[in-house]
Amino acid sequence: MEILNHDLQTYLEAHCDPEPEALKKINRETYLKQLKPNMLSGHYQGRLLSMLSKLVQPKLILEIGTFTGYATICLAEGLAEGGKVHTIEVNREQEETLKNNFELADVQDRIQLYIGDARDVLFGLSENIYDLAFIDADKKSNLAYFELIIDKIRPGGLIIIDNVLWKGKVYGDAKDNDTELFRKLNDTIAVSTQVEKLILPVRDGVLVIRKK
Ligand SMILES: C[S@@+](CC[C@H](N)C(=O)[O-])C[C@H]1O[C@@H](n2cnc3c(N)ncnc32)[C@H](O)[C@@H]1O
Repeated sequence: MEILNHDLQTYLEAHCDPEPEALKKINRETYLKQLKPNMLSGHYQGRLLSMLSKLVQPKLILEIGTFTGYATICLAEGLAEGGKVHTIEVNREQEETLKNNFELADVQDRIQLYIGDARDVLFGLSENIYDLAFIDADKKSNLAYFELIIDKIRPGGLIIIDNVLWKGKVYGDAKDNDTELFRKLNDTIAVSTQVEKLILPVRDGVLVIRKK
């Protein structure tokens, strides 16, 4: 999935760090075995997530929407010593794949997988304070997830939300429900005084939010 033109995307991938071997394998296997493989963050966006995580050096990361664990592993690269990623996936069928992928990348001790609907799981995690969160699950709930977790992010911590340019539809004249939901999300966050924000035109649009 590319929001940028293909030649630019290829150039960017050739001029960032290479995809680590385990992630390259997970990327390939995801495209071979999963129904919607382009849900995976992929090489360039994965390096962005890794870079942001390394800059924050989080002790605790929250991810909503694990899929095959690609972004989870990228985010785990920046964890502080002894840090953990809490990641939530509703689809129980991914559990075995995720176990294998986390072992392949040797991050199994740094990742706590929760299987269940994010709203239910988040309720049980409400005591935690996170340094970084990545929202990448059911797109209609993005704003609800943001509102649920903003008080659980430490000042200076990041929330990253994927797909916010929605294939470029948010700035066109599309009127469908999903596009309107993304417009509402982006408009709400744009005027929030609680956070600093920047949409990066990476892939389908990555919104980086820093809590003041
Ligand atoms: C876009 S994929 C995640 C991709 C992954 N973050 C990555 O970048 O490689 C979205 C995932 O969210 C999961 N999901 C959808 N609705 C959910 C919910 N309510 N709670 C938890 N997970 C959900 C889907 O099953 C799917 O695996």
